[in-house]
Amino acid sequence: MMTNFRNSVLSLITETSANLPSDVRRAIAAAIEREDPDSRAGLSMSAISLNIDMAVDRVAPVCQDTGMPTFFIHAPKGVDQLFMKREIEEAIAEASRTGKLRPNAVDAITGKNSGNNLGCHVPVIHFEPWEKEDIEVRLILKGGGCENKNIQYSLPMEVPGLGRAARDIDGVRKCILHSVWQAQGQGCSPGFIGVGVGGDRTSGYELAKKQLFRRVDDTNPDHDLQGLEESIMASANTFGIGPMGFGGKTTLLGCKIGKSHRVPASFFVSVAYNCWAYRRLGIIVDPADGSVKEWQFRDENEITRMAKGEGMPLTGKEVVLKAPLTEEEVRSLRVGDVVLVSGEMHTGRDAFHHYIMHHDLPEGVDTRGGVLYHCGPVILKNEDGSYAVNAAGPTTSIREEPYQADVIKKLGLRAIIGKGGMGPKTLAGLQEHGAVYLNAIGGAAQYYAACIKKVTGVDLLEEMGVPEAMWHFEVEGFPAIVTMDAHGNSLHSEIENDSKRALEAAG
Ligand SMILES: O=C(O)C[C@H](O)C(=O)O
Ligand code: SF4
Repeated sequence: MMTNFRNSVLSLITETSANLPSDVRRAIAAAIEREDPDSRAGLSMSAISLNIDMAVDRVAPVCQDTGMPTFFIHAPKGVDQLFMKREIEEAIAEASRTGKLRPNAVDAITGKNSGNNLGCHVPVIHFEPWEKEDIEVRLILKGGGCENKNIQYSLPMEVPGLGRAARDIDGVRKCILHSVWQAQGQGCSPGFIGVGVGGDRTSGYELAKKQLFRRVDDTNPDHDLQGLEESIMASANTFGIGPMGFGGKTTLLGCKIGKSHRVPASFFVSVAYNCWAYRRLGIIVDPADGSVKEWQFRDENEITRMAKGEGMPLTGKEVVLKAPLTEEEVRSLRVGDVVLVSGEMHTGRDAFHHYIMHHDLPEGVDTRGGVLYHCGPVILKNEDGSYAVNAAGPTTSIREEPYQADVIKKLGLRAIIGKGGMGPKTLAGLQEHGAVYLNAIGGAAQYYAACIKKVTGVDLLEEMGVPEAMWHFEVEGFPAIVTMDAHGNSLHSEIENDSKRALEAAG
């Protein structure tokens, strides 16, 4: 019997969530070398590298969004798949209890959180038979923000910025370049892409996701696709989108392309965008007792420490903000300023923005002059009933664009913290009401958790579940960059326009 199987899967989940693979580490280390340490890109890469080390030390999620756990399993004839499925579900529930995974499964319509990452068709498990004697279990934890940047093209078409894309390899190239451009910083760049050419709409996306199980440093056996991968890497890194979309040399860290036969009428190019927090690992399991025989994507000569220094390379020029903030304070900030936030901070994301349009704030909560953090944390409950933050990086802000300006006005907010930037409606709202948008480093969930000194309370927990509830934090020295100010300036629209020109030039 495979008595050790559940434990093997639990270690796979824990390790995938907390400890990035060797090939990913190497790609990120090379990016750190490329960026000027004193630039916004350099600051982002420092936070990312510190965060990667902290996740290992704390055995806690690299990023708070642990995604939709997706398993790809190869098994020999005769192994009990139903048993494996049940044991995987138990391991998922256990990893959720201990904060290695965020409770991330919510009802599709009502948003009700199941609390343990189990639900309709979740976790996703793909079984495939193979000729070998061992079992291979591979897992990818791909967060929602980068998943939202996945995109599918149907050739022939007009690709924005690049013109007509025909049913040939150059047409495929144009689609892929556009896919990187449209992600901007919202999928926590620098990212990795898996591309599926051909198939149908469903199998095309699956093929794309499977490419993310190739090693970053492998060589495509198909000569044409190998050339295409290299060409995409070279062109995409001229876009200047950079880490977090702040501008910089590194936009794309890996590009892997596979192909499937298609029907004559369809020609799809499907792209799966993965953030820098590229969490995927694999184990080879002994079918006799279910124990781990071998780890995949884990090299002997791995770069074990990513960070160069002890802490963030701060210059002393940072603006210290202590909430509650005054209008004058906020209006004096300009795009590009680095700030360190202290004091009270409230979380609020999708469910909260929807709710607050039609309801008053929970009793006793005062947000005037306040800081709203777009964040869905991983929280553990202590024995004494208090809460501990296990991971707490920013979520993609653009989803709140329809609500944000109204919410700023209604709640009297002075600062919004998130990532990826927001649109023209929010920019106008910041100007009108006197507020700023602060971009935190996406994925740096451990780094930011350490800035949260205390959870002072929570509202709407029962109704909304852990990630969507309104948490109240006491923070200290929380670093972020002003990317949209109260004077109508937005770094995001600047980078989008500049990178559009680079995209056109790559055509
Ligand atoms: O849900 C989250 O915490 C973040 C999400 O992965 C995002 O990138 O927006
Ligand atoms: S927050 Fe960023 S790093 Fe985390 S899952 Fe979302 S896209 Fe990835």
